[in-house]
Amino acid sequence: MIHFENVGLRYGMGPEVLRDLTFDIPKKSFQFLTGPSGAGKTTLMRLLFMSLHPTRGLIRMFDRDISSIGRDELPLLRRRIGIVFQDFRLLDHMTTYENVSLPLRVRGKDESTYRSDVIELLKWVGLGERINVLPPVLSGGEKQRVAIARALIDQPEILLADEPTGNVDPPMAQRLLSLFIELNRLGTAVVIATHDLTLMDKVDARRMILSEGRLDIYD
Ligand SMILES: Nc1ncnc2c1ncn2[C@@H]1O[C@H](COP(=O)(O)OP(=O)(O)OP(=O)(O)O)[C@@H](O)[C@H]1O
Repeated sequence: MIHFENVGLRYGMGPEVLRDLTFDIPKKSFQFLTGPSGAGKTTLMRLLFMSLHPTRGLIRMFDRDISSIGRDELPLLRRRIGIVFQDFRLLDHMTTYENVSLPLRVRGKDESTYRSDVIELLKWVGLGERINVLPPVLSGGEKQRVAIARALIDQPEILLADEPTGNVDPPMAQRLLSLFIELNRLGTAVVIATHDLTLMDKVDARRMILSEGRLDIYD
């Protein structure tokens, strides 16, 4: 589904942050992306979301060479990806419910077909009492869970989550992990960038380890 070949990335005239990355992310796979702070995890997530372009090498996403994808095509391709950014990127003028429903509304789905699913998912992530509030009054951990619910609600082909359990306590981290596992069981490829060793030890999943810009993979 995703193929990287000798991919390198530098910001401006700086040094190469990612070097010679060659790997595949198969359909329905589950992997953790880890490595020390500054190793390039967020940068790799941005490449996977096509919000950064490589400075060298080839990236194929959904069987398309990304260098041949026009700006006008990007939004449609991105709809196939669910993403949880480190800074959440919620829309402050929309309620929790509306933020989570957004991917479905954009697809033109009728609210009657998804309302109960959105509410059920919000309850599952512990936000049953926060359905009608606006993001500015939520805590960091609550915002993170809204961002996760929004990324999951439309069962994307791939889920990219950058430190998705960074702001929650261990029981909630476990609950979120089981949500990712269930999504994966339903067919979504999952990539979770994390420093959390306890979280990684709970799943027998592939580990992609970045160090000094290079990637090692342990299947
Ligand atoms: N917009 C940018 N311009 C210049 N350099 C950048 C930019 N974003 C990241 N970098 C540099 O690229 C390197 C990798 O950063 P990145 O944020 O991808 O690491 P990370 O592994 O996600 O770190 P952390 O675990 O702390 O979130 C770092 O040296 C960082 O300073």
